[in-house]
Amino acid sequence: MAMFITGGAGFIGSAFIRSWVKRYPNDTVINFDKLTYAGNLDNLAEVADQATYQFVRGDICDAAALRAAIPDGCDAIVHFAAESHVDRSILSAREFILTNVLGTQTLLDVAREKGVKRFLHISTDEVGGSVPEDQFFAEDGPLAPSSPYAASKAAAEHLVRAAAHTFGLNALITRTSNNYGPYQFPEKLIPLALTNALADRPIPVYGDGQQVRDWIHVDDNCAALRLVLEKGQPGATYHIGGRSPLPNRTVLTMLLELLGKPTSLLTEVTDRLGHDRRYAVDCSKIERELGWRPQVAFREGLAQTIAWYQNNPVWVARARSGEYRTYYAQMYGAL
Ligand SMILES: Cc1cn([C@H]2C[C@H](O)[C@@H](COP(=O)(O)OP(=O)(O)O[C@H]3O[C@H](CO)[C@@H](O)[C@H](O)[C@H]3O)O2)c(=O)[nH]c1=O
Repeated sequence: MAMFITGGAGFIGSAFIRSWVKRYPNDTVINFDKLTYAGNLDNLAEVADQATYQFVRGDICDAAALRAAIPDGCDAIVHFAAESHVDRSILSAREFILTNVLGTQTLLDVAREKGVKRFLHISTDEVGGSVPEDQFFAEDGPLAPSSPYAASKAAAEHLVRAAAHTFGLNALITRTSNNYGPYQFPEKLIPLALTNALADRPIPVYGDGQQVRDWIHVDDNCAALRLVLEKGQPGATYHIGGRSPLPNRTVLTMLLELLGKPTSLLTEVTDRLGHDRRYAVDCSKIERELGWRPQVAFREGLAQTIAWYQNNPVWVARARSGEYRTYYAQMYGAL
């Protein structure tokens, strides 16, 4: 099989590539990534020397670069590339519209030209917006994104569905809840709190810290994505959740307890603008149709993640200082 992965140097994309190459070492895997601040080729060190793996630096808004990189007869595109951080989208939505919306459409256009056989679009539970207590967001529920990030991802989903409907593209969409695990860029809650705590620095708690997120280990997510890619119904959307809905404060308290650090590090700060109170995805469809269930219990997954960050101080220091970014800029130049 020939696979084309966008955003494969990011946290989830790189975990997916590592897991795919491990299972299917004979498949060709092309990783197309812009190497933004969150992209990191060190995440792929264990596959970098495989003859079947290839890295191409490029922007999904660049149709010519995509045409040159996507092989004819490509079996599958898995589209991870996205600006993903909600706080950044509140500061400026421009990059989110460019990459998540225009980039997705450009990729869809080239995928069609190239006759790509299957297109898996990675979306988010945030497209459903904040979900009231005791309710769940199902695949056929209305889209109600609240942040500029979520709105850009909802727009991207509509474009994928439009390409499937209008041109018969064999597309699937997954919406995953909050991922955590090794190699996550330390801007997201868990790696930010973890790396701050390791340095005895305060941990910012937005508002009252009672916002609920459903945590899924990235390995569980990758197992679900592989299954959807291989066995999902063409045109279908699948929700992927961790069955670990927890308030942020509970997550942070558990993290500090596992680290043996005091809860006095938790520091309430001004809330995120328009902060969604609760995400809750109904995952019964993927469980029923594809027999998938998350395997990693949150506390164990968190302990394993903590150990990874403790054992990889160089990766952490480089990611936090922006050193990778400077290095890639020198190595590849500006795009
Ligand atoms: C960074 C940070 C976050 N928070 C809060 C905000 C949220 O309620 C929760 C998690 O924040 P974040 O790690 O930024 O993740 P969140 O906004 O839920 O979005 C994530 O999860 C989504 C899936 O739900 C993905 O689509 C997004 O790409 C990903 O960024 O913790 C804090 O209280 N303090 C912080 O310093």
